[in-house]
Amino acid sequence: MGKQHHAIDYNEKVISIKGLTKSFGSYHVLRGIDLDLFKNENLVVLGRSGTGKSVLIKIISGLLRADVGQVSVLGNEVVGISTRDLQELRRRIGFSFQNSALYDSMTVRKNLEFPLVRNQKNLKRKEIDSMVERVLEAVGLKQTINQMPAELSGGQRKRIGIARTLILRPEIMLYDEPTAGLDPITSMEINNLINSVQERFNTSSIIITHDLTCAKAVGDRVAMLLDGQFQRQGAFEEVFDTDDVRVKQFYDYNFTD
Ligand SMILES: Nc1ncnc2c1ncn2[C@@H]1O[C@H](COP(=O)(O)OP(=O)(O)OP(=O)(O)O)[C@@H](O)[C@H]1O
Repeated sequence: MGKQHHAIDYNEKVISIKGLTKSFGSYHVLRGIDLDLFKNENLVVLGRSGTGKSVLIKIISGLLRADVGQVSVLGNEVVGISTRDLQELRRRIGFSFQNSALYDSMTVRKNLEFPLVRNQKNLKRKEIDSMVERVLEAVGLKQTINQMPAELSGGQRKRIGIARTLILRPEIMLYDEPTAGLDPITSMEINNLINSVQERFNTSSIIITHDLTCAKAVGDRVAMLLDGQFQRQGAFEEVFDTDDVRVKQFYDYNFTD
């Protein structure tokens, strides 16, 4: 069963990429990428290891520079952006990386407060508390507020990592392999969370994954990166309705023993 689509605004592109190329020496990772992300859309980027998914995310977030091409993010051209504008822009993007990188010596509450107080100096105690409670409630983990990260399961840590990102009210969410290393039930819970974040926080998201169950559950649209380009884009079923062996292999690897 595919996902229910939300109110995606196809008139508003939050990310627009045209003719993007990126090489490392003689290794051409991205070879002319065109990709749009629409307002309130969940876009899944699929691809085998080493195809350049992380490189793409890094270029979008200004951590790596493109060689050629246009990369527009929330109305800013990131190729050639000033450091100051890039910092501003990054504040509007939330990252959920594989190792949620919580601070082990801080409680859940302190972990969530940390980005808030660093970015917004004049918040009152009451405001901080209510923002912490709101994001904890959104990820379904209110009861963990005074726990230490070491006391949480992998899935719970991932949720807290997402909550910590949401507390800054990002317009775009970038999820890097959100279900990696999680069991199928926990993975399903994370997929549901990604969809509920989209609904509650009106975020537009790129989700990088190898996990086709995740792709199907969260993707309004799926784009498959093959040999440095998006060879196939569309609804999950459309992308896999092909005789291209590279695509078929990917599907069979996920769904057959
Ligand atoms: N800073 C860098 N310098 C040199 N080569 C790099 C650099 N960053 C990435 N690469 C190369 O670019 C290719 C794509 O890397 P990338 O991390 O984007 O892959 P990926 O699709 O995210 O894979 P995975 O699913 O394994 O994370 C790899 O071959 C990698 O070695």
